[in-house]
Amino acid sequence: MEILDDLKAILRQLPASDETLMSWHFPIKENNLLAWLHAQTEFPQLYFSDKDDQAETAILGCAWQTNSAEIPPELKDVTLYGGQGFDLRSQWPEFGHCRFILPRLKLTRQGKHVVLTCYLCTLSQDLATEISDCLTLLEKLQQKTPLHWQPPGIASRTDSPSFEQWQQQVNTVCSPAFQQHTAKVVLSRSTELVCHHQVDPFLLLARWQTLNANCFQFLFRWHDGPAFIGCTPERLYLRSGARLTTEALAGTMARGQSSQEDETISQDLLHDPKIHRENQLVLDDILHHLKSVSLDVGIDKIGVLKLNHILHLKQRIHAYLKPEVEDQHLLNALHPTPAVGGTPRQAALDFIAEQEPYSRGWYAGAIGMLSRKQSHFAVAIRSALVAGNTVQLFAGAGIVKGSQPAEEWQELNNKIATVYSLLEPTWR
Ligand SMILES: C=C(O[C@H]1C=CC=C(C(=O)O)[C@@H]1O)C(=O)O
Ligand SMILES: [Mg+2]
Repeated sequence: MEILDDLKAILRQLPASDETLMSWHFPIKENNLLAWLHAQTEFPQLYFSDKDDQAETAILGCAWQTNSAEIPPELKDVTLYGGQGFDLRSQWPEFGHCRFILPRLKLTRQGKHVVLTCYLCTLSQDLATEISDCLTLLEKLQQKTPLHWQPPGIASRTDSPSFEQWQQQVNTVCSPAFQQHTAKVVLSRSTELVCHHQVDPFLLLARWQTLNANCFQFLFRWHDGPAFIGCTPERLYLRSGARLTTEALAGTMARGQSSQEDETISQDLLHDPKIHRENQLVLDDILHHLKSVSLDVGIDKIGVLKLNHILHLKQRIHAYLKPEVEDQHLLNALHPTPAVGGTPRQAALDFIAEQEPYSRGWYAGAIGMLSRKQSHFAVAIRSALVAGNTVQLFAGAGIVKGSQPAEEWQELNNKIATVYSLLEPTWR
């Protein structure tokens, strides 16, 4: 690419400077950001695609990193990318609890326009080292190859918790004694699938995103190890200046065989008291937490979100934030919502930490991007950790008074159905 030669020439001739941050932007012709990232051999590798394919970002390498959702004053105009896990008690060591990076190289697509951006940042190391690291990365860039998915087939499946353990957990949460203090806990399951062949997380995500185009699609590969991928329907929040949009997304039914059947099921979803409660508890908790950070809050009419295999209840919430509120405050206030944690929050998180037999890590974490002007976070559900032949799928279900263990177990299966069907094509 001629542009890369231009960029290398700029870097080699760069005069000494006191600037903390330098960046160069080049419009480029690249029609497949995921395939471009897939070809690369350096790390970290991050990918985000907005709902409905409006915008995409592929990130390679890191110019600076931090373990909080705060932008230092020296970097005031940048966008940082990353996220934080579900909570402090349940971590994946390779991911850390919270990690945001300023990319070294970033490809962004808005509609048909793709821009390559390169950053140098002297907050952690001097300019000469930054230039040398950047040139090394540019030398190692690879040409992309087409993405071809072959279903690897599933050799074995291990659910954690087992159905028997799940039954016990659900029954405990639904018991009158527990309900007296904790109205909702979102219990979850890890399903470990060992496949017949190696699973390429990029190829899997590329297929998965075609089936759930109205979701946020993401990939995190911090180093040459497991990749965390997903197609999540849930927005944590979108902030544009002081305007915030968030949502209560909770309550699920499997889709029907026809649009007519979907319509009937949507009506059932809207009128089922247990499902309504599942959603209402999320709404109430978000409204409660927004109070301390907002000047004004409003809600839209409740509706139904249609995904590939399932339907959800969804209620959008708008807020106008107090002037001093920053993203770290918002994350602390909102995350984890009772769509993935429970309510009251601390009691639900304590129960999850005690009872769940695996580490949630970044499953149900807050992932996305932040800048002074705008920030956008999704909740990392409908997600998978991919390493070698193994795919670990995550799914949770909101347990409230009246939840039935077998129905909720089936709901977990419905939530992993889309990605499962890609791994095992004969699965029904
Ligand atoms: C926790 C998950 O889903 C949440 C989001 C939407 C609907 C949910 C439900 O109906 O239980 C869950 O609260 C998950 O998919 O892992
Ligand atoms: Mg549910």
